[in-house]
Amino acid sequence: MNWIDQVDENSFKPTSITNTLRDSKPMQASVKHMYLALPIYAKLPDFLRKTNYKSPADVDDGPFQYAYNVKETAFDYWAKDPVATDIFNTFMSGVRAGRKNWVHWFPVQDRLISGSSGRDEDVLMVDVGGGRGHDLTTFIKTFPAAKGRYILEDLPVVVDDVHDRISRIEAVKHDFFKEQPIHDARVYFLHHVLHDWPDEDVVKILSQVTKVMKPGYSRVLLGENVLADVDCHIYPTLVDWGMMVLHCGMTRTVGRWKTLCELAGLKFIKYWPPPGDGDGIIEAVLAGDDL
Ligand SMILES: C[S@@+](CC[C@H](N)C(=O)[O-])C[C@H]1O[C@@H](n2cnc3c(N)ncnc32)[C@H](O)[C@@H]1O
Repeated sequence: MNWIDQVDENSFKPTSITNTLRDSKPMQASVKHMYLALPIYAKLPDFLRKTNYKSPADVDDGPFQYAYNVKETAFDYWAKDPVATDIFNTFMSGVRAGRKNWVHWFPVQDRLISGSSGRDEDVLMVDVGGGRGHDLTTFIKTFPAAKGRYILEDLPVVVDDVHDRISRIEAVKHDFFKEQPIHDARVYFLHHVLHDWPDEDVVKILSQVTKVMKPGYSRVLLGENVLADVDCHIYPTLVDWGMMVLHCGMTRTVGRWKTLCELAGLKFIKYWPPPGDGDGIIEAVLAGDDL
């Protein structure tokens, strides 16, 4: 397994694997997060037998609730426990490590900044369910001259857990099933968010955004691990299992994203694949926009 090196008969030393586990907070959080998921996988065969092998879609009564014997979503369950909240948020800051951040390969200047109002008082980007704001932070550092406001939205427990937010980011406590408070932003961004939910909830969440978008101006960007129609890479399929057991969610194909966008009142523009594996970007505008 290469977890320890034997130096001599009685002494051992850590390897690069154990050193990484010791020194990297996101790596430690990943292991702890996987540990939270293990009991669910253990009981999954039982759950699927009882539910006649249907794809789970009831977020209050899925594999997570069955394994933990609760009636709340994983997010609500973790929200009651500061340690679990910290583990999850740290894990989310680490999942993008080793991959190029989307702002470095998506044509941000061309698709987002160029057509924006260029006014300081207008909102350039809302990061819906943005966690600790790592995407907004990277965006701002990469495009410091872009004008406009940046809004980070998440559940109260997550917003309260953000300790090192840079000053240009305004944090708003918001439940994305409720009315979206920020109107007419240039970009509404949802990264690793919708794969946590079954189709019906995806449409509800997106519809709250659609209602406040400015015609001919606002865009929606979805950062998602997209499943290829054939010969799928192993990574999004593993994420697919993880999302199913934890949240009754899933990873989806481009075709399925197109359908969900349309159901929420959006026009699918394009899927931008990432370089290598990892999450790509789905770009959409309001249905009826001439783009
Ligand atoms: C998988 S994380 C993604 C976080 C961040 N966008 C990222 O890419 O790291 C999903 C986020 O959705 C948030 N969330 C879950 N339910 C929510 C709700 N009802 N309203 C707002 N945010 C919610 C969680 O707190 C979490 O931060």
